[in-house]
Order: sequence, then C-alpha cells, then structure tokens
Amino acid sequence: MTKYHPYSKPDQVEALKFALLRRVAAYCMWLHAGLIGVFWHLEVNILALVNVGSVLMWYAGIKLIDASKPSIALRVFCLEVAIHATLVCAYLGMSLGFQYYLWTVSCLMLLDYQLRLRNAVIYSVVLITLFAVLELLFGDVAYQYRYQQLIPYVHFANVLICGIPMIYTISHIRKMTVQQRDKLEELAAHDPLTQMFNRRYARELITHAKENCISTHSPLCLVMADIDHFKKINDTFGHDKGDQILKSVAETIKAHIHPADIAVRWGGEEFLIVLAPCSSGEAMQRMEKLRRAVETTSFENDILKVTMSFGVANWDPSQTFEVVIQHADAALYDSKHSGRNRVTAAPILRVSEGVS
Ligand SMILES: Nc1nc2c(ncn2[C@@H]2O[C@H](COP(=O)(O)OP(=O)(O)OP(=O)(O)O)[C@@H](O)[C@H]2O)c(=O)[nH]1
Repeated sequence: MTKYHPYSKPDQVEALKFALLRRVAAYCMWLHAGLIGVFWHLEVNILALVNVGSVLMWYAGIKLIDASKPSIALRVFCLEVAIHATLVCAYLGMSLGFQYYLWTVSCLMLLDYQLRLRNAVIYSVVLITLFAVLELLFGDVAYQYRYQQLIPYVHFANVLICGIPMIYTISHIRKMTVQQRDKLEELAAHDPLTQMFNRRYARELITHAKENCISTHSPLCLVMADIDHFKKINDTFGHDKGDQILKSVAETIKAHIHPADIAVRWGGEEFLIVLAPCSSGEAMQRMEKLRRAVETTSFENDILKVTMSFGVANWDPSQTFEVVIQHADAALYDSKHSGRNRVTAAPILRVSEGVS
C-alpha cells in the first residue's frame, strides 16, 4: 500500500526505521547464537535447539530486510520472540525476565506503517496478551538449573536489553518525525521559488497582525508591489533569468522589512507587504528606499535594469482585508499608469514620485 508514485524515493522515516531494525536484528541473531552455548552448558538442550531455530529466524529476517521486505521480517521477528519467550518461560520460569521481550516487539509492531493500524494494534495486543498468559501459566515455575545466584542479574540484563532498543528506536523516530513536521510546515507556508510566505499561509499571519495593531492602537499599512515589464524581461532574457530576478527582488524586499512585517509572494511578479506597526508616512519612506534598492541592483552586467511599482494603503481597522487590498491595488495601478518605478499612496496619502 503506497501513497506515492512508484518512482518516488522511500519515506525517510521508514528507511531509517528499517536500517535500525536490521542493526537490532543482527545483535539479536548473535545474542541467540550465544544462548545456544549457554543453554547447552545449563543442560537445557531443548532451549539450545530452540535458539538454533531463533538464529535461523533472525537470519531469515535480515535477508528479508535486505530484499526490501521489512514488514514480513518484522512479523518473523515477532513470531520468534513469541515462541522463544513462551518456551523459555515454560522451562525456566518467569524469574529470568525473558517475557519482557514481548513488550519490545509489541511496540515495534506499531511502527510498521505497511501494516494497517488496525492489524498492527491487533498484533500488539496479541503479544501483550501472551505476556499476561505466560504470567498466569508459568508464574509458579521455578528455575532449577545451575547458577541460581545469577537469576537477579539475568533479569536485570533482560530488562535493560528490552528497554534500550525501545528508547533508542522511538527517540530516533521522534527526531525524524519532528524534522519532517518542520519541513512540511516550511513547505506549507512558503513559496518555493522566493521562500516568501505564500498567499494561503499569509492570510493567517495578516489576521493576527491586524488584531495586534487593533489591541495596541498601532497603525498598519499594506503595500502591493509589482515588478515592471516583467513579461519583457522573460521574453528577452528567458524564464530562468526571470526566476532569478524574482528571487533577487524577494531577497531585497526581505532585507528591507522588519521582523514583524509580513512579505508575501502574492502572484507571479506581484508581492504583498504588510508593515505592522507602521504609519502611512513611514510606509511611504520605507517603500521609497526599497524601490531605490531594487532599481540600483545590478543584473547581467548592468544591461538589464529592474524596477518596481508600489501601491501603499493605510489599513483602517474598520476596513476588511479585501477593501484595503483594493485600495493598495488601485494605488499600484496609479503607479503603473504614472510611468512605473514609483511609490503611490492610496487616496488620503500623498504621492512620492520616484525616478523613472
Ligand atoms: N520567470 C517567471 N515569470 C513569471 C512567473 N510568474 C509569472 N511570470 C510572468 O510574469 C509576467 C507578468 O506579465 P504582465 O502581467 O503582463 O506584467 P508586466 O509585463 O510586468 O507589465 P507591468 O506589470 O504592466 O509592468 C508574465 O509574462 C508571466 O508569465 C514566474 O514564477 N517566473
């Protein structure tokens, strides 16, 4: 069951998870190989034989992971743990703590995203139920072999060996999940070309900026800015150069705004800038400075000159966002029709004429 295109790369968290699983499986295989000798020495030959089977199952699981079948491998490991825990508890009792491995694999089952959640939960519940059943069935079985004095230490070691892989795996998955969440948030909020906020995400920020300015009785201004004759730039220098210019202009805008301001790629070569808090007079001055910075940026060894037109509107708290955008758009339209490369204020404000 894949949500992705067949050619898409495997999910990063999945890849990491199965690399970890392979490493843990290799440790387990060697651990069981060691247990063959231990049980042989204790003269519990049946368990020595069981461990030969365990080694084969862990080896088969590793091969399944290598063959890109990690989900089946995980099920083989769970089966091995269930059989091993049951037989060890039946022959040696519960005091050694081999039953705790059921907890570890029941948690790992939940991390197999290729299993439907319902099935993963069922497998996990079965494993935990087996743990409870072992307690009921073999709670009274006493360990009767050599080295009885070592029982508390074996128990102690088993608790650690069961717990540490859980902590290790879950902490890694958590780290990867947080990284992926941050990346997704970044992608959802930004325009990929300019890394400015995109239109959808900016609406939320702008609403908060307006609320903040209302509560602090601060002025708020909204600016529509558009690159002049951008079609001609694309037609003359190519679309890739056009993209580079868009990026460069976006960087210039970002360098001219304050941390609380909001810069948005509003459309193709159109930008929205919310200056909050900012009076209309200050907004005019700051946009004039930005206009000059864009105009003086050098492109293609000065063969290419890029300019921008601006429309500045003061946002009266009684106005909706749509209304103030219309005012800024109308001012931008005036800038374009007065010769471009200038900053124009929406009605009530004065016009700052730039050098055309
Ligand atoms: N390179 C590039 N071009 C884009 C992008 N988005 C929109 N455009 C182009 O931007 C141009 C906008 O052209 P117009 O709306 O006619 O505006 P203009 O040529 O800038 O003219 P004025 O705004 O009147 O000065 C179109 O040719 C679009 O194809 C983009 O992401 N990259």
